[in-house]
This record gives sequence, structure tokens and C-alpha cells, in this order.
Amino acid sequence: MTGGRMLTLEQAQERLLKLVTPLSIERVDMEGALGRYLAEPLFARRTQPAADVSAMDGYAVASSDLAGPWHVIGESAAGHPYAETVVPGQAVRISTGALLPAGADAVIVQEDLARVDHHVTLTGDAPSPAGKHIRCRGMDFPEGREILPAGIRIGPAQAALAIAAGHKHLPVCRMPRIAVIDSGDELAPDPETCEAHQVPASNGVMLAALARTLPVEITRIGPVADHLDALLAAFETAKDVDLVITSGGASVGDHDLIRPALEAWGARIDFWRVAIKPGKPLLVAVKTAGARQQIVLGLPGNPVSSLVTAYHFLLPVLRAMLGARSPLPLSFDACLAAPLPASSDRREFLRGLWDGATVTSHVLQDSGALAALAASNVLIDRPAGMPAAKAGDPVRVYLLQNGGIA
Ligand SMILES: Nc1nc2c(c(=O)[nH]1)N[C@H]1C(S)=C(S)[C@@H](COP(=O)(O)OP(=O)(O)OC[C@H]3O[C@@H](n4cnc5c(N)ncnc54)[C@H](O)[C@@H]3O)O[C@H]1N2
Ligand code: MOO
Repeated sequence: MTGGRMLTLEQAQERLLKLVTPLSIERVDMEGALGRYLAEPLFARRTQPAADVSAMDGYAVASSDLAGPWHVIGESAAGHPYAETVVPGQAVRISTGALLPAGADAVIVQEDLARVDHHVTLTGDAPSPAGKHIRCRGMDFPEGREILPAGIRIGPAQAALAIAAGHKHLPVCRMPRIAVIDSGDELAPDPETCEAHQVPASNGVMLAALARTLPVEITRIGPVADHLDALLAAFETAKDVDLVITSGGASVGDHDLIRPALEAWGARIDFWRVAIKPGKPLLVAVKTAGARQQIVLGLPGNPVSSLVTAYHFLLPVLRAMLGARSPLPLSFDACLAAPLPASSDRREFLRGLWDGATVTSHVLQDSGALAALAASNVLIDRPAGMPAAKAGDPVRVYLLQNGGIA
């Protein structure tokens, strides 16, 4: 375990991600691949389009004859090509996506033509350049080209591209199995019967919901009492998962038993504490059993600390297990709508609301303030030791997948 100085966010993320080996590869159909990460680069099995096709509804003609008039000799519709050759003076009725007949290398849109029986004349402009309305063979991709890199997430466009390139199945890493453990004597399992000395166990559902934004199999455990034996029994229940997530008991109090319980279970603490607020008591451990290795993420109990550390550590570790090539969250600059006071000596992630133009920090920044968290859609990155910032100053923000207006 690292002693003394706390790790920075980036050091801790790097250290955690080094512990990850991507999970084994399986081949799944396209519906099953949605939301997963491609395990190997994908190459086109066919050329798209496979032949020159029209991009508009109109008439196919020879580019050496763009003045007309033309005699209509037939039709090329999508899925029904015209088999004969077109010569100057002839035109073929053509629809969007239909194959260009032999001899035709220009398409005149029907809005620029007048048709009477089998004769068409130009009433508007001929295409310039002549091939303007033609999608050439291979315009999208030729057979054999790498169309998607390994580690990219399969969303709607990637799935469509893979299908268009002739793939029915995709290689992806199997879904991580994770266990989410709520711990704390004060936690009430039923929010409708919660006494004054209790608090409803809300972290488990929140962490599971955040994890579910990725393809995972989740087991929920707890609430577990603050006793070594109870925690050990919970870890044993989770002995077959890839990743164990605990919430609560990560700090220094007499009843904060996650670290001793993990050590008693035989896990090695890799690091504890990160120089961020909220989220300082984050803990990472590794349990090895033969060739199998499980990662344990001990998240702080305060609900906001739990969510912020899950955002910066749980989601990246899951993405890495799933084979993502860039597992860390992305940030961008936004301008402040209102001033911010000077920052403290710990890098802070303030909960805020970004409206698409400016960002406003929430007035209540307590790490137990769930209402403020639920009203936020970004984390404002405030480095340590910054002077006060004024409205209009740029700040770095991370977009939360947090429901609400997010
Ligand atoms: N003397 C010190 N005290 C504390 C320190 C410190 O450095 N020195 N660190 C503080 C920080 S920072 C945090 S964050 C908290 C985290 O403590 P734990 O991870 O041990 O969390 P607990 O004490 O178990 O709980 C804190 C808080 O969160 C509530 N909680 C816990 N689990 C859940 C749950 N599943 N659902 C809803 N709410 C939950 C719990 O009731 C407490 O109110 O420690 C500080 N203390
Ligand atoms: O770091 Mo604690 O997470 O401030 O609330």
C-alpha cells in the first residue's frame, strides 16, 4: 500500500487501470454487441456502395450529352438494375440508391426536367460537375479496409456500419460480473421503515445504476453490518465476480472496517486515499486466487463521494475490463455563469449545472447532499490553490450520466 502522501487523481487512475486485464473475447450478434467495445479491429467484408449508384431521383444519362432532349428507354430502381447500355440521346429513369446503368455517368434531378410520355427535356440546370449526384463504388469503404478500431464502443452508427460491411457478429469482451455491497449499521434496507438513527441504503442502487450505463452483470449485497464476520461473509458471496464494489467504512473511524475485512479475506490493499474532494478515502485492493484476480473498489460512504469516485474509478475500470481504448471520462471547458470562491488545498469536483452554454456551481457542496447532486449534471474540476474565479472564466467540466436534464 502507498503510505504518507496521497495519490493524485491521475496517479490513482493509472495505478488502478494497470491492475486490469481485459476479459475474454466472445462473438455476439449485433443486438448483443450494442454498448459493448470491439475487441479486435474490424475490416470490411464488402465494398460500399458495391457499384456506382444514384444519390437522387431523376434520369441517368451520358455526361457527353447533358443538353438533351432524351428518349426514356427504361428504369433503374433500387434493387432492380437496368441491364442495357445507355447511349447519348437516351435516358433511364433512376431512383435514389439505384445502380447506374452502363454508359450513364450523370444523373439529372427530376426537378430540372420535364417529361412528356417517353421524352424528357432540360428545364433547369444540368449537374456540374457531371458526377455530382453519383455515389461512386467504394465511396463509403472498400472491401478490406479497417472500418472500426479495437476498443471502440458499439453504438447505433457503429452497428449499422458493421452490418453494412457484411458482419453479422462482432468480437467483444465478455460482460464484467460485479458485486455492489452496501455497508453500515445505520443503513435501513427499506426506505419506508427507516428510524431516526437510520438512513435508507441509497448508495447500492445509485452505484448499480451508474454501472448499468455499461454492459455489466450486477449482484447487490447488503446492507451489511459493521462487523468483520458480516463483511467477510459478504466478500465470500462475491468471490466469483470480477469486481467488488463496497460503499462506506472506508475512512478512519472505529467502525470503518472495510480495510481490515479485506486484509482478513486475503486481499492486498493496493492504495488508499486520493487527493480529491469529495472522495479522499477511496481504496483499491486485489484478491488473487490461483490465476484469478479480483479487483476491489472501496468507495467512501457519503453518497456524493460515492458517486464522484464511481465516476472517476468505477466506470473507467469497467470500461477497461470491457476493452475500451480510452476508459477515462472526457472533460471540456465551459464558462462560469457566476463567480467561484478561491479553492481549497485539495482538488475539488464541484457539483454544477451546465445549460449548454454556461455552468453554475450548486450552492450546497456537502458530500452528503443528494438533492444537490440530483440537480447537477456536471462535475466542475477545481484544482487546489486556485484564486477566486469570476463569471465568464472558463472551467473544466465532466459531464455526469446522472439522469435529470443530463
Ligand atoms: N476523522 C476523520 N473523519 C473522516 C475523514 C477523515 O479523513 N478523518 N474522512 C471523511 C471523508 S472525506 C469521508 S468521504 C467519509 C467517508 O467515510 P466512510 O467511507 O467510512 O463512510 P461511512 O462513515 O460508512 O459513511 C459516511 C456517511 O455516508 C452514509 N452512507 C454510508 N453508506 C451509505 C449507503 N449505502 N447509502 C446511503 N448512505 C450511506 C453514512 O450513513 C454516513 O452518513 O469519512 C469522513 N470522516
Ligand atoms: O472526501 Mo469526503 O469524500 O470529502 O466527503
